[in-house]
Amino acid sequence: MNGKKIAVIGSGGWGCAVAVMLCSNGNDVTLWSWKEEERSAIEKNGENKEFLPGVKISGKIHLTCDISCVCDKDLIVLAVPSRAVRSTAKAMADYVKKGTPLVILSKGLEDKTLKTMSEIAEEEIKNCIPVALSGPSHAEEVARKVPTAIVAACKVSDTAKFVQEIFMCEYFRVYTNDDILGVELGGALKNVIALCAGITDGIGFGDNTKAALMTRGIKEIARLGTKMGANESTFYGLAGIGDLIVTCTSMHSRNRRAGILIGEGKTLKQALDEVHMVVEGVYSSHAAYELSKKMNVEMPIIHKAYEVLFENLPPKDAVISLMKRDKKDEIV
Ligand SMILES: NC(=O)C1=CN([C@@H]2O[C@H](COP(=O)(O)OP(=O)(O)OC[C@H]3O[C@@H](n4cnc5c(N)ncnc54)[C@H](O)[C@@H]3O)[C@@H](O)[C@H]2O)C=CC1
Ligand SMILES: O=C(CO)COP(=O)(O)O
Repeated sequence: MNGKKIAVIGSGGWGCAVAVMLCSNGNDVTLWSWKEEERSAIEKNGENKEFLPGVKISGKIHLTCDISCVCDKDLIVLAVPSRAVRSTAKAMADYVKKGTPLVILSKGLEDKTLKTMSEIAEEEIKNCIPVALSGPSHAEEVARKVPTAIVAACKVSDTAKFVQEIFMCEYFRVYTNDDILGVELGGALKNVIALCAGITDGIGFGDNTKAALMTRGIKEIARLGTKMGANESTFYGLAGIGDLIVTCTSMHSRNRRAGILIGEGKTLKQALDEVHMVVEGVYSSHAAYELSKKMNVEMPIIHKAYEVLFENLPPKDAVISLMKRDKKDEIV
Protein backbone atom coordinates (compact mmCIF):
# COMPACT_ATOMS: atom_id res chain seq x y z
CA MET A 1 0.00 0.00 0.00
CA ASN A 2 1.45 3.42 -0.86
CA GLY A 3 0.40 6.94 -1.78
CA LYS A 4 -0.63 7.75 1.80
CA LYS A 5 -0.18 11.15 3.43
CA ILE A 6 2.08 10.66 6.44
CA ALA A 7 3.50 13.03 9.06
CA VAL A 8 6.65 11.94 10.89
CA ILE A 9 6.88 13.97 14.10
CA GLY A 10 10.49 14.16 15.22
CA SER A 11 13.56 14.51 13.00
CA GLY A 12 16.22 12.75 15.13
CA GLY A 13 17.95 9.63 13.87
CA TRP A 14 14.95 7.32 13.93
CA GLY A 15 12.42 9.86 12.64
CA CYS A 16 14.70 10.64 9.67
CA ALA A 17 15.36 6.96 8.85
CA VAL A 18 11.65 6.12 8.96
CA ALA A 19 10.68 9.22 6.93
CA VAL A 20 13.17 8.23 4.22
CA MET A 21 11.85 4.65 4.14
CA LEU A 22 8.18 5.69 4.01
CA CYS A 23 8.97 8.16 1.21
CA SER A 24 10.81 5.54 -0.81
CA ASN A 25 7.80 3.23 -0.26
CA GLY A 26 5.86 5.79 -2.34
CA ASN A 27 4.13 7.87 0.33
CA ASP A 28 3.77 11.64 0.63
CA VAL A 29 5.84 12.34 3.75
CA THR A 30 6.09 15.46 5.92
CA LEU A 31 8.89 15.55 8.51
CA TRP A 32 8.36 17.79 11.54
CA SER A 33 11.29 19.19 13.51
CA TRP A 34 11.14 20.46 17.06
CA LYS A 35 13.57 23.27 16.35
CA GLU A 36 13.82 25.52 13.33
CA GLU A 37 17.64 25.13 13.39
CA GLU A 38 17.24 21.37 12.93
CA ARG A 39 14.74 21.81 10.09
CA SER A 40 16.86 24.37 8.25
CA ALA A 41 20.05 22.33 8.73
CA ILE A 42 18.32 19.30 7.16
CA GLU A 43 17.10 21.50 4.30
CA LYS A 44 20.55 23.02 3.75
CA ASN A 45 22.59 19.81 4.05
CA GLY A 46 20.10 17.30 2.62
CA GLU A 47 20.72 15.18 5.75
CA ASN A 48 20.60 15.37 9.53
CA LYS A 49 24.33 15.65 10.16
CA GLU A 50 23.85 15.73 13.92
CA PHE A 51 21.70 12.63 14.45
CA LEU A 52 21.91 10.52 11.27
CA PRO A 53 24.96 11.65 9.31
CA GLY A 54 25.46 10.32 5.80
CA VAL A 55 21.80 9.50 5.11
CA LYS A 56 20.24 11.56 2.34
CA ILE A 57 16.84 13.06 3.17
CA SER A 58 15.00 13.07 -0.13
CA GLY A 59 13.94 16.44 -1.49
CA LYS A 60 10.44 14.93 -1.88
CA ILE A 61 10.02 14.99 1.93
CA HIS A 62 8.31 18.20 3.11
CA LEU A 63 10.15 19.78 6.04
CA THR A 64 8.24 21.78 8.64
CA CYS A 65 8.16 22.99 12.25
CA ASP A 66 4.39 23.51 12.13
CA ILE A 67 2.67 20.84 14.22
CA SER A 68 -0.67 21.50 12.47
CA CYS A 69 0.85 19.50 9.58
CA VAL A 70 -0.81 16.42 11.15
CA CYS A 71 -4.28 17.69 10.29
CA ASP A 72 -4.85 16.02 6.92
CA LYS A 73 -2.77 12.87 7.31
CA ASP A 74 -3.75 9.20 6.88
CA LEU A 75 -1.12 8.23 9.44
CA ILE A 76 1.02 10.03 12.03
CA VAL A 77 4.37 8.69 13.25
CA LEU A 78 5.62 9.95 16.61
CA ALA A 79 9.42 9.79 16.91
CA VAL A 80 10.38 12.26 19.63
CA PRO A 81 12.28 11.23 22.80
CA SER A 82 9.93 9.72 25.40
CA ARG A 83 10.23 12.73 27.70
CA ALA A 84 8.77 14.91 24.92
CA VAL A 85 5.86 12.63 24.03
CA ARG A 86 3.31 14.25 26.33
CA SER A 87 4.10 17.84 25.32
CA THR A 88 4.21 16.92 21.62
CA ALA A 89 0.95 14.95 21.80
CA LYS A 90 -0.70 17.86 23.61
CA ALA A 91 0.49 20.28 20.92
CA MET A 92 -0.92 18.20 18.07
CA ALA A 93 -4.15 17.06 19.77
CA ASP A 94 -6.48 19.67 18.25
CA TYR A 95 -5.32 18.89 14.70
CA VAL A 96 -5.62 15.09 14.68
CA LYS A 97 -8.54 13.72 12.63
CA LYS A 98 -10.76 11.24 14.49
CA GLY A 99 -9.55 7.65 14.14
CA THR A 100 -6.08 8.51 12.78
CA PRO A 101 -3.49 5.77 13.49
CA LEU A 102 -0.64 7.19 15.60
CA VAL A 103 2.47 5.03 15.25
CA ILE A 104 4.66 5.50 18.31
CA LEU A 105 8.39 4.90 17.86
CA SER A 106 9.48 6.38 21.22
CA LYS A 107 10.66 3.82 23.77
CA GLY A 108 10.24 4.81 27.39
CA LEU A 109 8.01 5.20 30.43
CA GLU A 110 6.87 8.50 31.88
CA ASP A 111 8.83 9.27 35.01
CA LYS A 112 6.15 10.56 37.36
CA THR A 113 3.10 8.62 36.15
CA LEU A 114 4.94 5.40 35.11
CA LYS A 115 2.70 5.37 32.03
CA THR A 116 3.55 3.92 28.63
CA MET A 117 3.79 6.14 25.57
CA SER A 118 0.49 4.88 24.14
CA GLU A 119 -1.27 5.59 27.45
CA ILE A 120 0.02 9.16 27.29
CA ALA A 121 -1.05 9.50 23.64
CA GLU A 122 -4.55 8.21 24.44
CA GLU A 123 -4.84 10.68 27.29
CA GLU A 124 -3.70 13.68 25.27
CA ILE A 125 -5.18 12.90 21.84
CA LYS A 126 -8.70 11.62 22.28
CA ASN A 127 -9.16 10.83 18.60
CA CYS A 128 -6.14 8.72 17.73
CA ILE A 129 -5.55 4.95 17.56
CA PRO A 130 -2.10 4.28 19.09
CA VAL A 131 0.15 1.66 17.55
CA ALA A 132 3.56 0.78 19.06
CA LEU A 133 6.16 -0.03 16.40
CA SER A 134 9.06 -1.66 18.18
CA GLY A 135 11.76 -4.27 17.78
CA PRO A 136 15.46 -4.56 16.90
CA SER A 137 15.84 -1.61 14.53
CA HIS A 138 18.78 0.74 14.72
CA ALA A 139 18.21 3.79 12.53
CA GLU A 140 21.71 3.56 11.05
CA GLU A 141 20.97 0.08 9.68
CA VAL A 142 17.41 0.70 8.49
CA ALA A 143 18.77 3.72 6.61
CA ARG A 144 21.24 1.36 4.88
CA LYS A 145 18.35 -0.99 3.99
CA VAL A 146 19.69 -3.75 6.23
CA PRO A 147 16.98 -6.47 6.56
CA THR A 148 15.06 -5.69 9.75
CA ALA A 149 12.00 -7.24 11.44
CA ILE A 150 9.74 -5.40 13.87
CA VAL A 151 6.31 -5.55 15.53
CA ALA A 152 3.27 -3.28 15.04
CA ALA A 153 1.17 -3.62 18.18
CA CYS A 154 -2.36 -2.28 18.47
CA LYS A 155 -5.55 -3.24 20.25
CA VAL A 156 -7.41 -2.73 16.94
CA SER A 157 -6.29 -5.50 14.62
CA ASP A 158 -7.30 -3.70 11.38
CA THR A 159 -5.15 -0.72 12.37
CA ALA A 160 -2.14 -2.96 13.11
CA LYS A 161 -2.63 -4.51 9.64
CA PHE A 162 -2.88 -1.06 8.02
CA VAL A 163 0.44 -0.06 9.61
CA GLN A 164 1.99 -3.37 8.57
CA GLU A 165 0.93 -2.70 4.96
CA ILE A 166 2.36 0.82 4.96
CA PHE A 167 5.74 0.05 6.52
CA MET A 168 6.53 -3.33 4.92
CA CYS A 169 9.13 -3.38 2.19
CA GLU A 170 11.82 -5.79 1.05
CA TYR A 171 14.18 -4.85 3.87
CA PHE A 172 11.58 -4.04 6.56
CA ARG A 173 9.34 -6.88 7.74
CA VAL A 174 6.47 -6.04 10.11
CA TYR A 175 4.58 -8.52 12.29
CA THR A 176 1.32 -7.60 14.04
CA ASN A 177 0.58 -8.18 17.73
CA ASP A 178 -2.38 -7.12 19.88
CA ASP A 179 -0.30 -6.91 23.08
CA ILE A 180 0.63 -3.22 22.97
CA LEU A 181 1.47 -3.16 26.69
CA GLY A 182 3.98 -6.01 26.36
CA VAL A 183 5.55 -4.48 23.24
CA GLU A 184 5.96 -1.08 24.91
CA LEU A 185 7.33 -2.50 28.17
CA GLY A 186 9.81 -4.64 26.22
CA GLY A 187 11.03 -1.59 24.27
CA ALA A 188 11.38 0.64 27.32
CA LEU A 189 12.94 -1.84 29.73
CA LYS A 190 15.47 -3.47 27.41
CA ASN A 191 17.21 -0.08 27.32
CA VAL A 192 18.00 -0.37 31.04
CA ILE A 193 19.45 -3.87 30.58
CA ALA A 194 21.49 -2.58 27.61
CA LEU A 195 22.96 0.14 29.82
CA CYS A 196 23.95 -2.62 32.27
CA ALA A 197 25.42 -4.72 29.45
CA GLY A 198 27.49 -1.71 28.41
CA ILE A 199 28.60 -1.19 32.00
CA THR A 200 29.89 -4.78 32.23
CA ASP A 201 31.74 -4.28 28.92
CA GLY A 202 33.22 -1.03 30.24
CA ILE A 203 34.39 -2.75 33.44
CA GLY A 204 36.10 -5.35 31.27
CA PHE A 205 33.93 -8.35 32.14
CA GLY A 206 33.26 -10.82 29.35
CA ASP A 207 30.66 -12.41 27.14
CA ASN A 208 29.57 -14.78 29.92
CA THR A 209 28.51 -11.81 32.05
CA LYS A 210 26.60 -10.22 29.20
CA ALA A 211 24.77 -13.43 28.28
CA ALA A 212 23.77 -13.86 31.92
CA LEU A 213 22.52 -10.25 32.10
CA MET A 214 20.49 -10.60 28.92
CA THR A 215 18.89 -13.87 29.98
CA ARG A 216 18.11 -12.82 33.53
CA GLY A 217 17.16 -9.33 32.28
CA ILE A 218 14.40 -10.55 29.98
CA LYS A 219 13.16 -12.72 32.83
CA GLU A 220 12.80 -9.62 35.02
CA ILE A 221 11.06 -7.71 32.25
CA ALA A 222 8.64 -10.60 31.63
CA ARG A 223 7.96 -10.96 35.36
CA LEU A 224 6.92 -7.32 35.63
CA GLY A 225 5.09 -7.31 32.31
CA THR A 226 2.96 -10.37 33.00
CA LYS A 227 2.03 -9.03 36.41
CA MET A 228 0.86 -5.84 34.67
CA GLY A 229 -1.26 -7.88 32.23
CA ALA A 230 1.02 -8.35 29.19
CA ASN A 231 1.49 -11.71 27.42
CA GLU A 232 4.63 -13.59 28.39
CA SER A 233 5.21 -14.66 24.76
CA THR A 234 5.63 -11.01 23.69
CA PHE A 235 8.84 -10.80 25.76
CA TYR A 236 10.32 -13.75 23.86
CA GLY A 237 9.55 -12.10 20.50
CA LEU A 238 11.07 -9.27 18.46
CA ALA A 239 9.99 -6.45 20.78
CA GLY A 240 11.34 -8.33 23.81
CA ILE A 241 14.38 -10.57 23.50
CA GLY A 242 14.97 -9.43 19.89
CA ASP A 243 15.40 -5.80 20.82
CA LEU A 244 17.30 -6.74 23.98
CA ILE A 245 19.85 -8.70 21.92
CA VAL A 246 20.47 -5.90 19.43
CA THR A 247 20.71 -3.19 22.06
CA CYS A 248 23.03 -5.16 24.37
CA THR A 249 25.42 -6.13 21.58
CA SER A 250 25.47 -3.33 18.99
CA MET A 251 27.85 -0.39 18.92
CA HIS A 252 24.98 1.59 17.38
CA SER A 253 23.21 1.42 20.74
CA ARG A 254 23.36 4.69 22.62
CA ASN A 255 22.30 2.89 25.81
CA ARG A 256 25.11 0.38 25.53
CA ARG A 257 27.64 3.09 24.64
CA ALA A 258 26.62 5.20 27.64
CA GLY A 259 26.95 2.07 29.82
CA ILE A 260 30.46 1.36 28.52
CA LEU A 261 31.55 4.89 29.49
CA ILE A 262 30.05 4.51 32.97
CA GLY A 263 31.72 1.10 33.38
CA GLU A 264 35.02 2.75 32.41
CA GLY A 265 34.58 5.21 35.28
CA LYS A 266 32.88 8.23 33.70
CA THR A 267 30.05 9.97 35.56
CA LEU A 268 26.49 9.74 34.21
CA LYS A 269 26.68 13.34 33.02
CA GLN A 270 29.99 12.77 31.24
CA ALA A 271 28.57 9.66 29.56
CA LEU A 272 25.40 11.43 28.40
CA ASP A 273 27.38 14.41 27.08
CA GLU A 274 29.72 12.13 25.16
CA VAL A 275 26.94 10.02 23.59
CA HIS A 276 25.02 13.23 22.82
CA MET A 277 21.90 11.44 21.45
CA VAL A 278 18.96 10.35 23.59
CA VAL A 279 19.79 7.59 26.14
CA GLU A 280 16.31 6.44 27.15
CA GLY A 281 17.45 3.74 29.59
CA VAL A 282 18.58 6.34 32.10
CA TYR A 283 15.05 7.71 32.52
CA SER A 284 13.35 4.32 32.19
CA SER A 285 15.54 2.86 34.94
CA HIS A 286 13.95 5.23 37.42
CA ALA A 287 10.41 4.44 36.23
CA ALA A 288 11.16 0.70 36.17
CA TYR A 289 12.56 0.87 39.71
CA GLU A 290 9.36 2.59 40.89
CA LEU A 291 7.13 0.17 38.95
CA SER A 292 8.83 -2.86 40.46
CA LYS A 293 8.16 -1.48 43.94
CA LYS A 294 4.59 -0.51 43.10
CA MET A 295 3.81 -3.92 41.55
CA ASN A 296 5.85 -5.79 44.16
CA VAL A 297 7.93 -7.58 41.52
CA GLU A 298 11.50 -8.66 42.19
CA MET A 299 13.82 -6.90 39.67
CA PRO A 300 17.36 -7.07 41.06
CA ILE A 301 19.18 -5.97 37.88
CA ILE A 302 16.90 -2.95 37.45
CA HIS A 303 17.43 -2.02 41.11
CA LYS A 304 21.22 -2.18 40.77
CA ALA A 305 21.07 -0.13 37.56
CA TYR A 306 19.13 2.54 39.46
CA GLU A 307 21.64 2.53 42.32
CA VAL A 308 24.61 2.85 39.93
CA LEU A 309 22.98 5.67 37.95
CA PHE A 310 21.44 7.69 40.77
CA GLU A 311 22.96 6.58 44.07
CA ASN A 312 26.66 6.39 43.16
CA LEU A 313 26.97 2.63 43.67
CA PRO A 314 30.27 1.66 41.99
CA PRO A 315 29.45 -0.48 38.90
CA LYS A 316 31.74 -3.34 39.90
CA ASP A 317 30.16 -3.57 43.36
CA ALA A 318 26.74 -3.74 41.69
CA VAL A 319 27.75 -6.76 39.60
CA ILE A 320 29.36 -8.51 42.58
CA SER A 321 26.30 -7.96 44.77
CA LEU A 322 24.08 -9.45 42.02
CA MET A 323 26.36 -12.49 41.94
CA LYS A 324 26.17 -12.88 45.72
CA ARG A 325 22.37 -12.83 45.99
CA ASP A 326 20.58 -15.74 47.68
CA LYS A 327 20.70 -19.07 45.89
CA LYS A 328 17.72 -19.54 43.54
CA ASP A 329 15.96 -21.99 41.27
CA GLU A 330 16.24 -20.76 37.65
CA ILE A 331 12.58 -21.14 36.75
CA VAL A 332 11.13 -18.95 39.51
N1 LIG B 1 17.73 5.76 16.91
C1 LIG B 1 17.23 4.54 16.83
O1 LIG B 1 17.84 3.66 16.21
C2 LIG B 1 15.94 4.20 17.46
C3 LIG B 1 15.31 5.08 18.33
N2 LIG B 1 14.12 4.73 18.91
C4 LIG B 1 13.45 5.64 19.82
O2 LIG B 1 13.02 6.78 19.10
C5 LIG B 1 12.96 7.91 19.97
C6 LIG B 1 13.69 9.05 19.32
O3 LIG B 1 15.05 8.68 19.25
P1 LIG B 1 16.08 9.17 18.15
O4 LIG B 1 15.42 9.53 16.88
O5 LIG B 1 17.13 8.15 18.08
O6 LIG B 1 16.66 10.50 18.83
P2 LIG B 1 18.01 11.28 18.53
O7 LIG B 1 18.85 11.21 19.75
O8 LIG B 1 18.59 10.85 17.25
O9 LIG B 1 17.49 12.77 18.34
C7 LIG B 1 16.79 13.44 19.33
C8 LIG B 1 15.69 14.23 18.65
O10 LIG B 1 14.79 14.70 19.64
C9 LIG B 1 14.56 16.09 19.41
N3 LIG B 1 14.14 16.68 20.69
C10 LIG B 1 14.90 16.93 21.77
N4 LIG B 1 14.13 17.47 22.74
C11 LIG B 1 12.86 17.55 22.26
C12 LIG B 1 11.64 18.04 22.77
N5 LIG B 1 11.55 18.54 24.01
N6 LIG B 1 10.53 17.96 22.01
C13 LIG B 1 10.60 17.42 20.77
N7 LIG B 1 11.74 16.96 20.23
C14 LIG B 1 12.86 17.04 20.96
C15 LIG B 1 15.85 16.60 18.85
O11 LIG B 1 15.65 17.83 18.19
C16 LIG B 1 16.19 15.46 17.89
O12 LIG B 1 15.46 15.58 16.70
C17 LIG B 1 13.56 7.45 21.31
O13 LIG B 1 12.54 7.16 22.21
C18 LIG B 1 14.32 6.19 20.94
O14 LIG B 1 14.39 5.25 22.01
C19 LIG B 1 13.53 3.53 18.65
C20 LIG B 1 14.10 2.64 17.79
C21 LIG B 1 15.33 2.91 17.12
O1 LIG C 1 15.80 0.81 20.32
C1 LIG C 1 16.78 0.80 19.62
C2 LIG C 1 17.07 -0.26 18.62
O2 LIG C 1 15.98 -1.12 18.44
C3 LIG C 1 17.79 1.88 19.80
O3 LIG C 1 18.55 1.61 20.92
P1 LIG C 1 19.50 2.74 21.51
O4 LIG C 1 18.59 3.86 21.95
O5 LIG C 1 20.23 2.10 22.65
O6 LIG C 1 20.43 3.17 20.41
